[in-house]
Amino acid sequence: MTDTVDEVDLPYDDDASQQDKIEALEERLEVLESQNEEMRDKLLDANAENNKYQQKLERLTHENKKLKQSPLFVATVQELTDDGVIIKQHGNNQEAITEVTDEMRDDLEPDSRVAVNNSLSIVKSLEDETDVRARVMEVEESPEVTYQDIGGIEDQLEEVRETVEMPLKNPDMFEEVGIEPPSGVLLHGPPGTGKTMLAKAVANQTDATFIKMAGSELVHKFIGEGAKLVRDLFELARQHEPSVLFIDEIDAIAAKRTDSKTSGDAEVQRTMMQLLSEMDGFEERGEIRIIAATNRFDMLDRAILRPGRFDRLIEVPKPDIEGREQIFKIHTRKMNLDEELDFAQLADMTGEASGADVKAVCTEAGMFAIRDDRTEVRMQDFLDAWDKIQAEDEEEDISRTFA
Ligand SMILES: Nc1ncnc2c1ncn2[C@@H]1O[C@H](COP(=O)(O)OP(=O)(O)OP(=O)(O)O)[C@@H](O)[C@H]1O
Repeated sequence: MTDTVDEVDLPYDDDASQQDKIEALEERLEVLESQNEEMRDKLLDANAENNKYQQKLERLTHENKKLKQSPLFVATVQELTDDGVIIKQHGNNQEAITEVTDEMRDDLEPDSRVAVNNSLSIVKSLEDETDVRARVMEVEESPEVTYQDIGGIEDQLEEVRETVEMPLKNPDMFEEVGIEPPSGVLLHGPPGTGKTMLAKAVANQTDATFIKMAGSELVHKFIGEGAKLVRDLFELARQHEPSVLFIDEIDAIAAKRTDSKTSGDAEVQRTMMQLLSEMDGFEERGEIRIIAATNRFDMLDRAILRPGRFDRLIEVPKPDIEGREQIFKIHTRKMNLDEELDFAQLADMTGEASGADVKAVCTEAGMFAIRDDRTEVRMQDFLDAWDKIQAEDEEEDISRTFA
């Protein structure tokens, strides 16, 4: 192989006859030709092989791309063991053990979120939980709702101010008197009665950041991550001090324990335990106030109502006739109204309406005026609006009954 032309040693002795020299050279030529042939064959084979590998490489690159493009599932790393990484898939809570490259392993730690493919191999490690937070936690630096926007629930408003606003504005007073302010306030009552508004208004009044998280989203959309999200939620509240942490639909996390032992229940339990431990370990509460809300007070696990947790219960009922009148006045403040409008009659006729219903009537009345090409809203528009909303509610009730 390494022979170069200069190094070729001649296949005859110097003193050989001319004829012998020719024969020897011809013999050598023949050998070289056959060797050359052989090498050319090998080269062709190698080229063919190379082609084959090239195609394989292309196929694998394509496959790799496809794997990364096809929908991936989200999972959370549970543990890094010598046998592989234990992951738990979101949505179905399925646990699996999967192998990863050393580089990927360096990137992972328990609680990391990862994307996995159909065969549960980890394809990539996902960004921090900030995106998850953004999806479930609503953060408002200073909500616009004020106490003047809330009607018909003066006593409740007063109580919220006393238990949430005072400790935020005047923590020293509690210290001087020598009592602990209530740690959590639980607002309970029918939907649309102003519970969220109360929490927002108090955050506004105290210049606190309003952080909202819905219990149902926590346990249904992010199965497997509930406990972690609760931790994140409190962390977020600490970062934004002073803050009002509003947990809506707390019944989704803190429902009474049932006998069934489904994994969903276990997950909800874990989320609730995390919430309780965050509340219990909350020493310096001055700057963070916790308000929770529920429409299903009867369903709550009593553990959540123990002293030091949500120990101040405030019922927020549907407004009475005077309350409705006030709420009508609030929601029509910016409307161009006919002078004849009779608020007392509106309040009287909207018997079972919640604050949210009253607001809907006002908006709908405005729509009736617009349809009629008017800018002034009349009593008849409100009457039509109330009829329409009642009819819609009935339809909803019927479809719920038959659902
Ligand atoms: N007491 C009220 N005064 C004025 N407006 C109200 C009142 N209650 C409800 N509303 C109107 O209804 C909307 C919904 O109310 P809010 O979200 O505060 O109710 P909620 O009790 O938190 O309801 P849910 O239990 O369904 O979360 C408010 O944005 C507001 O426009």
